Amino acid sequence: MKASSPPPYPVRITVMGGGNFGLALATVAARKGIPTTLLVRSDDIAQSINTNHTHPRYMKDIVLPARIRATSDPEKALSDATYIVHAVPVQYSRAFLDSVKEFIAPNTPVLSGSKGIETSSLGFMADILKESLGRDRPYAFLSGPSFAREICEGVATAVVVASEDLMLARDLADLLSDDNFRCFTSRDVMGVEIGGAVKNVIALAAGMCEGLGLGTNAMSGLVTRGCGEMRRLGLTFGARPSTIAGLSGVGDTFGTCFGPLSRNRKFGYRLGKGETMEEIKASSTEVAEGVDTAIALVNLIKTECKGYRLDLKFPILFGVAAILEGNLTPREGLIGIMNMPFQMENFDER
Ligand SMILES: NC(=O)C1=CN([C@@H]2O[C@H](COP(=O)(O)OP(=O)(O)OC[C@H]3O[C@@H](n4cnc5c(N)ncnc54)[C@H](O)[C@@H]3O)[C@@H](O)[C@H]2O)C=CC1
Ligand SMILES: O=C(CO)COP(=O)(O)O
Repeated sequence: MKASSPPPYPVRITVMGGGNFGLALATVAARKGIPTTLLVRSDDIAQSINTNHTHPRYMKDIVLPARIRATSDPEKALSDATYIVHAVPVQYSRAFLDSVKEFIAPNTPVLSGSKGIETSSLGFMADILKESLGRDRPYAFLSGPSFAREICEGVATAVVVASEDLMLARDLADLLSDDNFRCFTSRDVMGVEIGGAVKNVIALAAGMCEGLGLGTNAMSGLVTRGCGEMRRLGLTFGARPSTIAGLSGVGDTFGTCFGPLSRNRKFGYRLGKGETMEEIKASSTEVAEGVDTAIALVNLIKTECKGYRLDLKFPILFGVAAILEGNLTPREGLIGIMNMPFQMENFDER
């Protein structure tokens, strides 16, 4: 199938989650000529999308493809979907899935675009989905540098679709790719999920670095060392180093740390400038997944990684969590990292 042609067989896609990324993934599907339903949380939002083709709250200036039909009725949205796309923030996912699972047929494949770790269970999206919707269902995970706004504007974007079922990953890549949206495939679900979770925490640190007024040397050092922590964690969990070096790992870290659109980077920038967590949260309407994921990551590392002084193996991840918990200021975090005991640069040992 040519990248831009619609599938030669009948397919219906339902996207769960009418935030920025749900809108973007629905746009990708609709542009391929696929009948696309967006499950949103209220009738007002559905009505706005169906009549004006705009979301009243997210990316208000973007005109969505008319082929997207929105509804707040989960039964209508989910019962006849060929594929379901999940784009609900990680911390809300379990409760959301519990509320809609009765309408999802047993074998319908689910593609997740959410990135992060659940604070209560320390599980990734693969764990949450399997525990909520069943272990035997086919699952896939889309990740990589893919800001929702740029996708909606039709700017060239490359992502990876990972699944234990490589045929499913290939089918989804074929289905969603077009001239401006290119999907690569992978079997390394764990590697892709680790990259998506860790890069948001590195982006918080990158934002702080900028907010503190540091320069290019500091930013480059931070992002490189952050990618090293991602690689070290990936190796512990059996991820492939090439996945960490790929689109969902280093690629998305670059995009999120250096891109002006990142909510995580902006959140970190405001912390670096001296605003409090409460002030930032009170004035944010969008999710910065890295905030909860940073705390979950440190707890996961303490549970799963062996050895003494894990904070010296993962100083950026531990430092960001300590700042978010109010135990350090961003400047104290910086001083702590600059005064760490001398060590080898090599990240290959665990
Ligand atoms: N925005 C982006 O450019 C990208 C986002 N992602 C990921 O996609 C996932 C979704 O993020 P966004 O769409 O950006 O979020 P968003 O901040 O744009 O929207 C928040 C979403 O959460 C829903 N929500 C809020 N409170 C809720 C609750 N209590 N229960 C259930 N749902 C609730 C809202 O209805 C909305 O759909 C995240 O994991 C994010 O990391 C991935 C790639 C790009
Ligand atoms: O994951 C993203 C881009 O790939 C979006 O990052 P932010 O959530 O920081 O905006």
